[in-house]
Amino acid sequence: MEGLASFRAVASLSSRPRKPISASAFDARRANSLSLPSSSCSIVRAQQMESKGTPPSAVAVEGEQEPEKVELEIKEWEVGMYHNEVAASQGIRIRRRPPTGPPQHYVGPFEFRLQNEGNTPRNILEEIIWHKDTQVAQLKQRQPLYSLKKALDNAPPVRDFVGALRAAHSRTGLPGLIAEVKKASPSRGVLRENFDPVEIAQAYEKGGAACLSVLADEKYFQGSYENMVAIRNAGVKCPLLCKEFIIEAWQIYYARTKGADAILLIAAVLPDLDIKYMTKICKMLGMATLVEVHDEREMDRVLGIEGVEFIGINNRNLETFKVDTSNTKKLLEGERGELIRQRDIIVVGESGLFTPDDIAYVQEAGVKAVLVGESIVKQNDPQKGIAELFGKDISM
Ligand SMILES: O=C(O)c1ccccc1NCC(=O)[C@H](O)[C@H](O)COP(=O)(O)O
Repeated sequence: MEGLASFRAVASLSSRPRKPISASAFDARRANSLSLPSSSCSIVRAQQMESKGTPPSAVAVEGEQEPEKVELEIKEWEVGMYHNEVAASQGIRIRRRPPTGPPQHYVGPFEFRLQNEGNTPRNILEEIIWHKDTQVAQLKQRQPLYSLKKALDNAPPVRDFVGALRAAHSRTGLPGLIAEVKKASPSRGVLRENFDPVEIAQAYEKGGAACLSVLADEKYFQGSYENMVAIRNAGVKCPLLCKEFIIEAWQIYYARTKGADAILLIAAVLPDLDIKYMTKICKMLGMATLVEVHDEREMDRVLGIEGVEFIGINNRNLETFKVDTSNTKKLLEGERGELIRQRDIIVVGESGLFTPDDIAYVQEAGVKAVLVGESIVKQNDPQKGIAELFGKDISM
């Protein structure tokens, strides 16, 4: 309990009296953000404290701010720090956004802000996650979880995402295609100027795509939830993956209300317990969860998480953008591949697939599905683009 004790000590530095924050309030808050029973949050917290036990050395104390606000900021900062500690212990390098920038370090009579000690994202993925954090906090204020849950009743029915991929694979003998409706990306800029998401989705469906992936992020990918709604409303039958950077369970409910059949969880961003409980929430909602990994460590973590049945191997390193299709092969070799086959886990080869040889290469490595964006979205006729990618018409 060293962390909490230190928090109380630090809180007492404030010029005005403030109420101590109880452990149960702390747990309830975390539970609310994840929609978990507060007992699971106690596990998180216990894990977090156990993993390091080092409290923040000092915290900002802004004399002029409302004590409640300062208290909340300190608490949020602490939650973020614990999250980062657990994440780091699992090899996750992507940190959560500090709510008010880095802590000011108290050094006797002086306070100073240490530059580059946590207040600047270290890579594009971290930047996206920090932006998402702010965006989700705002969206949640507008539409809290209880009202989202009510909206679920009006959501269109869930379709079987993994079933559609399996069916396509047995029908064609080739990996089932998840075709990505993607206007732009941080690594490649704008991929298609003349971008009509519904037209593209319809062309993909005609071309034999089993499922679609629809970018929801606006800032970095020029996507939107409206695109997903429009595609469903236009009568496209392919199940939809909401391609979003999920950091909170709230986003899963939101995606479902917009017609998503599946969501993506990125192992480079989310600790194991988050993946486990978010997977449970998806199951409860009837949705599929594609858990994305990039290296052996992430694959081993994910294979150890109960309930994971659908794994994506991204050939693009999301921190450096380097694309290497041999990543798929590497992660499916030996015991890992054996375990995946035994458990009948569907693996998706993601990113950097441009030719029939690329498709054959990842299929040989063991994938039963592929996720493709750039190479088909850039074609004037994306339907034809699919036939060129596979070296044959896969719509029959
Ligand atoms: O594509 C990016 O630049 C990117 C940057 C940061 C995070 C995620 C990013 N892409 C998401 C994807 O993994 C791809 O959209 C998807 O696998 C399709 O890849 P591609 O066929 O190479 O367009």
